[in-house]
Amino acid sequence: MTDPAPLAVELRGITKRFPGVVANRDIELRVRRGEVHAIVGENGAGKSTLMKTLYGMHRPDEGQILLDGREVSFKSPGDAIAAGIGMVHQHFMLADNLTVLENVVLGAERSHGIGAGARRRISEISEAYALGLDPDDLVEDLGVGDRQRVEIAKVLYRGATTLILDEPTAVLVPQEVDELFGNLAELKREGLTVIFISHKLDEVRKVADAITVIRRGTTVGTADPATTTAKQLAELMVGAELPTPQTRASTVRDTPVLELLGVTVASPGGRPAVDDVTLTVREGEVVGIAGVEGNGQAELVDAVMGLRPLAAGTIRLGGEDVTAWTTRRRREGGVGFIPEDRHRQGMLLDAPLWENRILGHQTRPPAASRRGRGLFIDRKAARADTARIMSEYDVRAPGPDTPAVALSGGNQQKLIVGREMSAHPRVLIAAHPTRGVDVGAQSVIWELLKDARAEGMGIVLISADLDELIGLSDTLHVMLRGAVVATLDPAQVTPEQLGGHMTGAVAGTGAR
Ligand SMILES: Nc1ncnc2c1ncn2[C@@H]1O[C@H](COP(=O)(O)OP(=O)(O)OP(=O)(O)O)[C@@H](O)[C@H]1O
Repeated sequence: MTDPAPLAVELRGITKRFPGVVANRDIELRVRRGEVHAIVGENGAGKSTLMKTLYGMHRPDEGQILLDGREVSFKSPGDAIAAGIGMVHQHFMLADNLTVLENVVLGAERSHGIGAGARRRISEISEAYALGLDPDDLVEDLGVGDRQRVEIAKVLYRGATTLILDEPTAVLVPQEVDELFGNLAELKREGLTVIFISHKLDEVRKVADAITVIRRGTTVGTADPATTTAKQLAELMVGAELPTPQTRASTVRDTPVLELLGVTVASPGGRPAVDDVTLTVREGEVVGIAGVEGNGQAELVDAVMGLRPLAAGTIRLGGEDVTAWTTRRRREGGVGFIPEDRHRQGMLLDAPLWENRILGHQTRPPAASRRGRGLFIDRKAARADTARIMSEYDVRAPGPDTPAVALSGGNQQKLIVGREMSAHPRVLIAAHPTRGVDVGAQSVIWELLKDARAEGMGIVLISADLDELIGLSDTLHVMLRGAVVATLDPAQVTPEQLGGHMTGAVAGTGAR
């Protein structure tokens, strides 16, 4: 047997405190040179905090960081980059109207200039790691998988030998996930080290050489992907046995709750963003909308919520034409909304949780109370109800007065889901309801959606998680370039087939 590779990254006894929270407590992490190392753990376990510490965005309160056996101390990401650490964030940070070359070089002009030298270096990187990038392509013409490869190229261009990827597969369809894993294998072959955070335990087992499990801020162990099952991993993460999900009989009733008739939304680019979409959601029905990101799903949601005008078509809620209604009136009429981008649409990050609890629901209990003829915000009731949601939905935070910004992404999401479900809407528009939440919270949210459906709620589910779409939907529509191009039976379709429809490969329309 050959000796194990030397340690590329070693974190010893890392502790990081925030007001009221110990985000990382005495964490140990050992990553070998040339391995793909996965970090898994529940929402709020401390994964992002640990990675931000390694990337120089946080200073640890205690502990040491060693790279190739030498202790380092980073004051900023700039220091980490100079030491060979690169980070690919979950939300891409690319300029759409620039080329691949311009995006990669932006901010690193000093390395190889902006001319022939830079172009040569990018081509070398693309070739060495089989990224398949053309330096002259406009980023706006690229699909999600390619954009991610541009982000990886950016990091490699800056000389990274250790790459941190934050939930890299959350936005990818199965084919793209396979391509990414191919890219990771290339990086590994060239001796680079990859650390990645993921909630998808099956993928972790497939691609990782080693796994570190974090629970409530501290390392609870490492696992061997070859011999650990996804269920065992999940149990290590939560420290308890998970319930096995069970499928249920159809609860679809005849009464339509939401109808879209020929809904069309214009886009500045010419071709409509939403192109003549007709669909019905009945009581007790989950209607899933699949699609590669950027194919009109977000605009469709905006149209249903009254956040974007229609160029043509009609929207009916419980049989009533609501096309001209404001967002607020639609919400009061019984439409719940879990938005895709919680930071833009769903939360006020600097505001306390109780204010976020009543956001969009200010005119109804528990927020509103009538005194005389006026309408007042009842803060006490809002705080009490926030505490209830925090306990029912397992939102881990010190209390209702904690600012939303201090919560981990998954815990923010749980608060939004709790808020929207608490209003008992007739129709729920759920855009990526479990994005960024861990397996435990995911199964809780799935159960809640199923219960609500059984009680008659109509649900529109937009998700990039194909297992979620297939597992929850009663009807499944696929959107491509703004139009519904296929309607599938979730009981019959596999994730691979669905992925084929989403990229247009199946219908022969060419991949986007
Ligand atoms: N800037 C901050 N200020 C205060 N508290 C914070 C801050 N960042 C993180 N925390 C807290 O630290 C803990 C760990 O959060 P972290 O984001 O690292 O978790 P995570 O494992 O990445 O979770 P998720 O899977 O939900 O993204 C949480 O309790 C969170 O509320």
